[in-house]
Amino acid sequence: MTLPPDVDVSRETSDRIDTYLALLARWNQRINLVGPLPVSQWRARHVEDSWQLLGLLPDDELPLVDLGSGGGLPGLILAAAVTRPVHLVESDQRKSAFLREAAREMGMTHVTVHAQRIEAAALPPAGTLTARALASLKVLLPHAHRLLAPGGVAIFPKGRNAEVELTEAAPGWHMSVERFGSRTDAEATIFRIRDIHPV
Ligand SMILES: C[S@@+](CC[C@H](N)C(=O)[O-])C[C@H]1O[C@@H](n2cnc3c(N)ncnc32)[C@H](O)[C@@H]1O
Repeated sequence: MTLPPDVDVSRETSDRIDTYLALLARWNQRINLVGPLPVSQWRARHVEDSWQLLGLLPDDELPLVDLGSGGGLPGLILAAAVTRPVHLVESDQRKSAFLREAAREMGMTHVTVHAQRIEAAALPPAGTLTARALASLKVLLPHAHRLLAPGGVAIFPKGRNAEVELTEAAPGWHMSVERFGSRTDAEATIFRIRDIHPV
């Protein structure tokens, strides 16, 4: 399926993204937050990659939980455009410190950072669960089953092995899967999954 068109960006959101990128450039000199891409490509490859998920979010105000947020992708970027509570889970203490400072500098009081392992974090039932470059679907599905509120959706961007991952993870689970092409990576697939239950 084709992703819904990008939503319009408010001035406030655009300012928040600029603040994020400036902070990222500072912090990334000390800790590796977003990998080896040149700074000039961050907006196109990292921000846009996260931003395109906005159109897949349910139209509600239930919490969005982002697992393994790292440098804030996609959690902080999505938080810049929504008012629902956003919970970022990141076990690396230095990355969590960055996420806290970035949320503060971006003026986002609706963001909570959990500097913990996913398994240990006290999280509210999620209307939306996201995870990018964290783990295989086999690992993510049990988290999604445990963390999603009834009717909630899991949004997992995946690389070129997306279908293989899905085939390996599917036995033992009932779920409803939608697939979307990525606008930033021709080989990637974005899964939106709901109704995840053990069979
Ligand atoms: C490869 S990075 C991806 C970061 C970000 N989502 C992105 O797309 O750039 C995975 C992140 O998940 C964190 N992580 C891995 N296992 C975790 C766990 N069990 N609980 C919380 N964070 C975890 C790591 O510290 C790391 O920052």
